[in-house]
Amino acid sequence: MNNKGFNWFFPIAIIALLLFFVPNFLGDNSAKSIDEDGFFKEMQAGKIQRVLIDKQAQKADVFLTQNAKTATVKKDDKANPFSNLVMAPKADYTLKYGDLRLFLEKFDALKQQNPQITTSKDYAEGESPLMSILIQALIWITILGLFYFLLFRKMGSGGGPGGQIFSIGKSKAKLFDEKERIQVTFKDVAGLEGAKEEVQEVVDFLKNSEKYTKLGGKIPKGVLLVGPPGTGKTLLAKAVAGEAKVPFFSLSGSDFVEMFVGVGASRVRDLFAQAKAKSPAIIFIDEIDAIGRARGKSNFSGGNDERENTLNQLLTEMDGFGTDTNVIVMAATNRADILDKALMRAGRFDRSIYVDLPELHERRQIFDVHLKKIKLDENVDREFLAKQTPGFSGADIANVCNEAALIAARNNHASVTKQDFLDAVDRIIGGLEKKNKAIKPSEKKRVAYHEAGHATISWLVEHASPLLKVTIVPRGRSLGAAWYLPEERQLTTTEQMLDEMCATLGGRAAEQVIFNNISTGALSDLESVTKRAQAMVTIYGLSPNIGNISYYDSSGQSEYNFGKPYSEETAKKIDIEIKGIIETQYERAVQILTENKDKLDALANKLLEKEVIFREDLEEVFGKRAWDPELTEKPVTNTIPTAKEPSEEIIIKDKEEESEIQAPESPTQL
Ligand SMILES: Nc1ncnc2c1ncn2[C@@H]1O[C@H](COP(=O)(O)OP(=O)(O)OP(=O)(O)O)[C@@H](O)[C@H]1O
Ligand SMILES: [Zn+2]
Repeated sequence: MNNKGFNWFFPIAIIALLLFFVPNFLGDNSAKSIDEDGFFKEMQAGKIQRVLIDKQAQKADVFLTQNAKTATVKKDDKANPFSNLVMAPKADYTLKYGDLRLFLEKFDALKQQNPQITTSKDYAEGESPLMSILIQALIWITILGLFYFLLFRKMGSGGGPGGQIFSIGKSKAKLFDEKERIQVTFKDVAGLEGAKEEVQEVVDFLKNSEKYTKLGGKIPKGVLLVGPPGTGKTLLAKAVAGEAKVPFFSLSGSDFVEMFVGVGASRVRDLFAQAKAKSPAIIFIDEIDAIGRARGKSNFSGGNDERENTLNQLLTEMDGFGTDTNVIVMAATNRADILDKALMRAGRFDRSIYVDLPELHERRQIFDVHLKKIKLDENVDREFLAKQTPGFSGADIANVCNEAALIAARNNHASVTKQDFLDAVDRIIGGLEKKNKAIKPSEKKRVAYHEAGHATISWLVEHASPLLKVTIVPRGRSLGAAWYLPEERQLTTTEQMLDEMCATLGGRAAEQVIFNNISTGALSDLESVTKRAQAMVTIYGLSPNIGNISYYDSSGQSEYNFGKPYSEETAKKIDIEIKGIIETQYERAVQILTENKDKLDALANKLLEKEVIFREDLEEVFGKRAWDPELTEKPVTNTIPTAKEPSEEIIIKDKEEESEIQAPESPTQL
């Protein structure tokens, strides 16, 4: 608290000094010059008050009497309101005299008649202009200092708005307390059962801390919520405060970061002081990675000292909590991997709760929460909506509901229909539908067969993920897309990898089978297949010819090695192996599609006709998929995945690239 005055006194003092000195020096230059004749004329007219002779510069500063001055008001005196108040009087004229002795003779003679005129000889040394400027500046600095002191005191006690400059070291946390108590409860948080269970404990601690401390237990100080954006981490933290009915201090990690040295640390101190004063309380720090990034790694510039200080202060504050301080810090991040390990040490954020993307039944519950406010058409089926939105976060679902209501309003519907929701989902997935996009019929046919190829293979091979929806409606940069339900699995077998590669190659294979040539539209298919084949061979050790070897380096050190971890000879073998795996699957896809050409045709035609087909349509063509695991619901897991898995779980597996964009320079844009 006490260092705020310190921070700001000097800048203000310097500004004050500048304010007073600069106009003075400017003012000296702006005096009009006058010659001897003119001067004596004025003197005879009785207009001269004072003359200061500067022998060195061979000039004299001439000051008019007050009367003469008001008669010829100088513009700049008006422009600068300070000039009369604070500055040493400014000369009205600068006199360039010729010979000093002659001038003085004449002057002394005239002075008899004008005894009011004073000259430099009549003044004491201390009253030279420069001294008076200094004295006045000093007085003003003192006044300003006093003013600032009073203001700062008032800020300190009142903390009112309007003084942001003075409260720079104060935390920017938004506080919800008695006046504006958080109303969110666990009921508003759909799904996330496991996470809710874990934070329930925090609620108990806050409500009933004695129960735990009596037995010698320590109350946890920090809870880290980890998960992708929009999954409800903030919501969950708020719900904890709402359930426990305690004040909630909310701020983002980036609020600590400021360009002034020492501000971040000072804000942390202030935040904790405030929270302790209101304890029991919750401090919620969103995006903690902004300050909690691992320290001192690949940081040669030293430019992050400020952030480190802030982090250190945070750690110090958390360590400083006694068992009696009933303040719990909750923090959210979607980058737990980059956090400083010191944050996770015992007594700090020693609890991590994983807040994952919602699964099918959770999405249904989230829809329930957000559909409450919406006037629904009766044909809207929550189950259906939940199935259409794999990979969506809670925030995305909230967005879908809102967007659907807007679309319905635009279409003048009396209530929000199923189609409005489907449009909203599509919009959120891939940007606006491009209804008027010019696609030649021949291109559309190709896209239809390509997508039907994916659908057919993924339906007919045993281990590919179940398919949800196929579309050939172009939107964003994609011409068509197939959605799969990502199977909830921790391990992937060789068969599954091969079947999925086969399905991914199904699009290209269908083009080959039907048109006997292949288009450029399958870049992302190829990319994905190639990556998987590489992973099979070099990471998972799944290819018989290379064997049980993995070149994956979980320590991340390999980034610093420029060479490959295997010999030239092995490299050749790996290349051959990868190519072999891909070619085999491609041949397999071609074969399956040739054998089931009638079904491929039927699907493609359905697509051309309806543009979007669902699982039901596929069942119509192929019959039920006997080995399909029913779209089962898996129990919620809330453990942080132990290791980074190199495999990506692809939810929207296939988005075709626009045929005219063959952009190998930017294949990641899909
Ligand atoms: N489980 C859920 N139940 C109900 N609504 C949810 C859920 N998850 C998210 N939402 C909705 O999404 C919005 C955004 O969620 P929230 O801000 O809590 O996400 P977050 O995980 O903190 O995101 P970020 O990491 O981007 O800060 C919430 O206000 C809420 O409307
Ligand atoms: Zn494809």
